[in-house]
Amino acid sequence: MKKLGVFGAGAWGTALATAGVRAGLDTVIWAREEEVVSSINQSHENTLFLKDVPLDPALKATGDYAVLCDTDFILLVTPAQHMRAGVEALKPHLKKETPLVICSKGIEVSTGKLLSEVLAETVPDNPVLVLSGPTFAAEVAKGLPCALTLAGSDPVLTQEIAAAIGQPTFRPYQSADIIGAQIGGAIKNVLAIATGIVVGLKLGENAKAALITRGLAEIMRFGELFGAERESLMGLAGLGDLILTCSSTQSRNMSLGKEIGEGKTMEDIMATRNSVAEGAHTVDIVYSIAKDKGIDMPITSAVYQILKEGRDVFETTDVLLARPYKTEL
Ligand SMILES: NC(=O)C1=CN([C@@H]2O[C@H](COP(=O)(O)OP(=O)(O)OC[C@H]3O[C@@H](n4cnc5c(N)ncnc54)[C@H](OP(=O)(O)O)[C@@H]3O)[C@@H](O)[C@H]2O)C=CC1
Ligand SMILES: O=C(CO)COP(=O)(O)O
Repeated sequence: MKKLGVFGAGAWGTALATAGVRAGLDTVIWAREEEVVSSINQSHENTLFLKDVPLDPALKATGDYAVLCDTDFILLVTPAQHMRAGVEALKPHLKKETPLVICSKGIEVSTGKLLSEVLAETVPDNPVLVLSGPTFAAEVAKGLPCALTLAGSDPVLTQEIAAAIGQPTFRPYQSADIIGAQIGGAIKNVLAIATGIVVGLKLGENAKAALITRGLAEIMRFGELFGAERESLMGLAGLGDLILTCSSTQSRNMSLGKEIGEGKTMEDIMATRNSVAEGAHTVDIVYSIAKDKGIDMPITSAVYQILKEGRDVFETTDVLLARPYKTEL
């Protein structure tokens, strides 16, 4: 495991590539846009997605699938809704034995499938792992310390990849629960939007803590349906990421919610951003699955109603607060 490929050069792909270089891996990052390729290769900065963070000149960018695939393992970091098309495009250049590590956070809206299920359909022969946890891209790119979950069904391969990319400031904890590692990261984005709305409405710190904790209960209920292990949902890729994302406007999801709480519309907010807020997509499918399967997810439903049905934030908050009292667990 000496050569690392990173597929997708947004903020997170770029940050992960810096971690790869720091771990001593010969790292190449694939970007869809020529502007990003030249920005990384010539200015050693990703001016489009990770501005003002200097990148190691050892990091090489490419737009060529063959170059990306001439590596020992590949981190997949396209937005979740583009994962299927991205991997289909990659497939003709991909060796069957190359491990693929899902680093994106989301559920495919058109099918309700986890990204590991999408890969099982598109590239069934490649080993698939999941890397997820509380990690803001800018902090990782600057080399600040973090810890993540690296989940894979083959413990030897998981250990090998952890050893290859791990370093004191980038600590992968190994797990066998590929499902659990994906559920927390996908749903916390929806809950971060909800927390942002609470912050934007100035409902106070107590309300924020209540919402995060009851949000975790929603993650648990949803995770159970997919067969996630409860312990994983309480770990770095679940509770850890929920805490991080709900605590800071560094989060695109949390800041989106905050702006909604302050009275802005989705159209106004999205017009000022080129970055992805996965929760705004994930909410569609989580809401739909929860409704279909009868899973009680009132916070997720509230986010759906506000974002997708244009329901008033004050009215929606009142409805949430008026729910009947019940047992906590
Ligand atoms: N930012 C963060 O702190 C973290 C993000 N993540 C997850 O990583 C994933 C990527 O997020 P992030 O890197 O932040 O994204 P950004 O918002 O920074 O960048 C957008 C990304 O979307 C890609 N993109 C845009 N349109 C398309 C398209 N039509 N087809 C394929 N790719 C497209 C861009 O690719 P290109 O460069 O080729 O234009 C770029 O990689 C998300 O699932 C996110 O939840 C996970 C942990 C931390
Ligand atoms: O996943 C993240 C941190 O772990 C990043 O969150 P946002 O996508 O909300 O910025």
